[in-house]
Amino acid sequence: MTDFTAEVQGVTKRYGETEAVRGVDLTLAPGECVAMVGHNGAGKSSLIKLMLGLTTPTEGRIRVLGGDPASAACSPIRRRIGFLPENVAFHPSMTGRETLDFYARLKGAPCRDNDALFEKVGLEPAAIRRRVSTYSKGMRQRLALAQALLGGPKLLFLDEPTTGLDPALRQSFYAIVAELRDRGTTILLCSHALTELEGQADRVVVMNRGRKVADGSLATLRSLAQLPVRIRLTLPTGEIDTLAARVGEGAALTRLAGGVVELACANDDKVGLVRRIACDGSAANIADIEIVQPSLDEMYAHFLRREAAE
Ligand SMILES: Nc1ncnc2c1ncn2[C@@H]1O[C@H](COP(=O)(O)OP(=O)(O)OP(=O)(O)O)[C@@H](O)[C@H]1O
Repeated sequence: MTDFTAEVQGVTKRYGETEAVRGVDLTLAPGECVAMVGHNGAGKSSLIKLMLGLTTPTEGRIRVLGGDPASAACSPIRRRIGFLPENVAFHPSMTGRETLDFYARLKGAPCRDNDALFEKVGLEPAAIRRRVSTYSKGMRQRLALAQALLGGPKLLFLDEPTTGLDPALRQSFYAIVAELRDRGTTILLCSHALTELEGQADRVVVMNRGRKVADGSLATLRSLAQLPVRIRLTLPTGEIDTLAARVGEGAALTRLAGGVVELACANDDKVGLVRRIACDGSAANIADIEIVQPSLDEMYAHFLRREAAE
């Protein structure tokens, strides 16, 4: 028995001349939330379709919840998988309740659990009686999430789940994701909104032109990328040059708006630089200090540049 919820081994998927997925290895452990990022056409949706068993690999092997997701014998396995597709299309003349009941019957899940699902995703009783054609984008996405949660999935694929949602709705969406993960659901989340993934995902997988080019926790990717750390100081303008000249040895200095100066240094030099700043005679004039780690956006750009160079 495998310990992984999903295991992708050496998988390639070709559509005619197009190699959508190229030699990808990927594992998803129970209760892990993994973010998959990549440009348009990087192969993210193709990989999800393979793990859903909607398509089969041209080469390689996929095991999901202990079986081959594409085999006819594995329909009980597919019932334990939830999927929120990138473009959700519900029938506009059905109400929210009719829609969820319809998908529950398709999945063999009991309709009696649907009220609890509506409550979980925050769809009010008045809303579930309305036709889907009257729904806002946020309401449709809540209904789509309820559909993905039918039957209590062990493995959940969310393809661009927060696109077009306002910040409050995004937050409530990620709160639901965190709760599911804490209860042991394995989640694979695709998004272009990299900033919002920070703090949500245990691991980040970077895809580029069908290949997996990076895979690790944010801390691991940071240490692999070796991007500079920035130390931001707020201090009177007249102090910037003197302080920078005394403590900023080996650090690149950038002036930002509002009397803020940024010193960029290698991660290993960070503690030494902070110590020099704290011991400097003008430290008393520093109104604020902030240490800014490389963002996921910056690391993503780094891994794509490295791939292009190779
Ligand atoms: N059914 C298909 N037939 C032919 N080519 C396909 C098919 N599905 C995907 N592709 C191609 O495979 C490549 C990867 O597409 P895929 O949809 O997996 O990318 P993606 O990373 O999900 O992109 P996006 O972020 O835009 O959704 C693209 O070049 C796409 O045109």
